[in-house]
Amino acid sequence: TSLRPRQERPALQKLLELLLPNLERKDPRQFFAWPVTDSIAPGYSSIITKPMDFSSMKQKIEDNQYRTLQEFTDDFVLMCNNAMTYNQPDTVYYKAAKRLLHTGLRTLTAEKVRPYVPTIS
Ligand SMILES: CC(=O)c1cc(-c2ccccc2)c2ncccn12
Repeated sequence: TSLRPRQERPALQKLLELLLPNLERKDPRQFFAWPVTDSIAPGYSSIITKPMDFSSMKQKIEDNQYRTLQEFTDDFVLMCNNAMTYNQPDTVYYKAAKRLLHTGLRTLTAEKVRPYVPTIS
């Protein structure tokens, strides 16, 4: 139930708190820093059903909402795919998302990070 305190996952949480800034540095123009609003992107909320951005990911880390590295990675991929869904391929946002997705996944799947992915028990 929601009343049950979230199980603490310190090791994973520490790792995610290290990984997030690493990913944010790959977005120097901060296109992905905050939720996309309908005012800057007309019709966004009716096109993108599951919005995601770095500030929301940071909040989810603090709230212990990621049980595994894969769940964190899924939100990162969702964020990039949203931008490649809403924006046309010839836009700065689409191009930034495509590059961010590629370089970010390389970080998230690096050998030294892999031990934090729980093996199927
Ligand atoms: C991520 C994304 O789709 C996005 C970020 C932005 C954005 C623009 C300026 C400052 C911060 C984010 C944006 N503007 C128009 C259309 C889409 N976007």
